[in-house]
Amino acid sequence: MTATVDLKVLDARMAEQLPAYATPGSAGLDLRACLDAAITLEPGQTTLIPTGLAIHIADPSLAALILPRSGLGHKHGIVLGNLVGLIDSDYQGQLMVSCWNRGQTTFRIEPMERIAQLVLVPVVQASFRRVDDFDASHRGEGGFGSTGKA
Ligand SMILES: O=c1ccn([C@H]2C[C@H](O)[C@@H](COP(=O)(O)OP(=O)(O)OP(=O)(O)O)O2)c(=O)[nH]1
Ligand SMILES: [Mg+2]
Repeated sequence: MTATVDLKVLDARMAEQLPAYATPGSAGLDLRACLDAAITLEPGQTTLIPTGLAIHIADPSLAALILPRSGLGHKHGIVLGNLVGLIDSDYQGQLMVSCWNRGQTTFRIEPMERIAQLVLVPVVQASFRRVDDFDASHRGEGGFGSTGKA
């Protein structure tokens, strides 16, 4: 599935390196740190990093998720302070990335470094029909390991 999304360049430096799919099969678009100077993130520290970009998805049947990059997360402990960022289809502000150093060593983020990735996803908006009882299902109310461990 493809979509055309309006994009505003809020910082002219970002125009050189707009988000793009790295390979034909990529799901994510890397987001870069729009910084004037490098910043250091101490172990346990979280900081909000601007991307210099805004998108307006507009279509309520779409949203975007900001996800960690696996290399940064696995090797350096650089993940997201909100674990996953959700970008609403009507959000028009700057895309911001909450960077959390969950590791044990100081990490330096350079200007323009790729810090996270953006994934467009389909969304279903529910309307709720209030009932007193559900139609019986196979699982019923079982959860949280009710089917066993192995
Ligand atoms: O990592 C993120 C998460 C969110 N946002 C922006 C887009 C999103 O549409 C908006 C609101 O996000 P969310 O609903 O998750 O935050 P909230 O704490 O509920 O704020 P609000 O009261 O503005 O909805 O903030 C980002 O730029 N980066
Ligand atoms: Mg909200």
